[in-house]
Amino acid sequence: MLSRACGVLRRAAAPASQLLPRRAFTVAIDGPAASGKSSTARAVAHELGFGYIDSGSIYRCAALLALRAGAVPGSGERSDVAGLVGRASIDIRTRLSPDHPAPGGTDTGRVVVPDVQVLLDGEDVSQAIRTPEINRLVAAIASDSAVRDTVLRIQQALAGAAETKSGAAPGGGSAPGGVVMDGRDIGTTVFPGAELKIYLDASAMARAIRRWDEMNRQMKDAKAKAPAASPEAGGAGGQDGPRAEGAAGQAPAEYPSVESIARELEERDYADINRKHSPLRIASDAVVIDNTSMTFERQVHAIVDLARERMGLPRKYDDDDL
Ligand SMILES: Nc1ncnc2c1ncn2[C@@H]1O[C@H](COP(=O)(O)OP(=O)(O)O)[C@@H](O)[C@H]1O
Ligand SMILES: Nc1ccn([C@H]2C[C@H](O)[C@@H](COP(=O)(O)OP(=O)(O)O)O2)c(=O)n1
Repeated sequence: MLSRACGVLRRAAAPASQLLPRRAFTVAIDGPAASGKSSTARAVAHELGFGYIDSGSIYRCAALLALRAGAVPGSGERSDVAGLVGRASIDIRTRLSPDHPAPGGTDTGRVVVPDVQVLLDGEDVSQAIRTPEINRLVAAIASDSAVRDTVLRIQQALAGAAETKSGAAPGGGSAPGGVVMDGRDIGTTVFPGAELKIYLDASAMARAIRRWDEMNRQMKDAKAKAPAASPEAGGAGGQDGPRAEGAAGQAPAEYPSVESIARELEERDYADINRKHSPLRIASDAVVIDNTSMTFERQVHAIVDLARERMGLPRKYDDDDL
């Protein structure tokens, strides 16, 4: 059941240029770290039957490549991270579990958040790009203009492929497809003509608590899955521990406090907002959703309905007073 929410939603009219017919529909979701972009974008894409691209994971792959090459900023190593990313093959795949309904939405309003797998040169790096080390490094890597230019090309290529796939009609032919992409500059730089732009926000403390909860849950899951302690099992457990500190095979370092997570998020936000090249900004035509006190379901339903309206389809979740 949906609870009444008291989040803030500001509407902006779609500019005339965005109402021109286009084959595919683009939803851009931007916002600060842990504001709910990726989980919301995955659920919205699933409901609309669109492709999904997590652009942050491309920057995270860039950070992982830099780390592995010893080319981190300040290391003295002359780094060509843009070259490393440009030569790499990056793929982002959405995975449904057997109990998930097929993409395209259901009548129940059930929100489905598919898993996402990130492949870097064929290697599944979904966990490796979410360690505290990468969290600390990624904003600096993302501030490099050459890296951003290279990632822009990757984003556009992945979006083109996802749109085509989502628009493939059963039995051949094509239907208007679409893509949902989340990040920091999707509505301002990557797809300035996106048909729907959302800026998701929440208070720093709400975001830190959510990320802490998430880490706690993942740590518990990893522990539950890990076989009884043995020297061999220790390695697998350590690697499985999502966002666990330390090299593979070592026990995760001390669990971070909410305060330390809040500090890390604020430092990253500061770097993302203040960098020279395509900083985190609210696009002038974005719909701003502050979800500090909003349920996850409501924010997904609100965005799905905004997208449906702009596609000329009837709203689906009129039970909300948005
Ligand atoms: N409105 C909400 N209320 C509570 N938790 C939320 C809400 N929106 C997202 N979350 C949770 O917050 C956490 C961070 O979301 P995520 O999608 O990873 O953020 P981002 O991609 O912006 O870093 C996830 O555990 C997600 O389920
Ligand atoms: N479009 C984007 C996406 C991410 N970035 C950068 C800035 C972020 O600090 C990092 C990681 O992004 P990501 O969305 O994975 O981060 P969070 O999940 O919000 O913690 O990448 C960017 O500069 N532009």
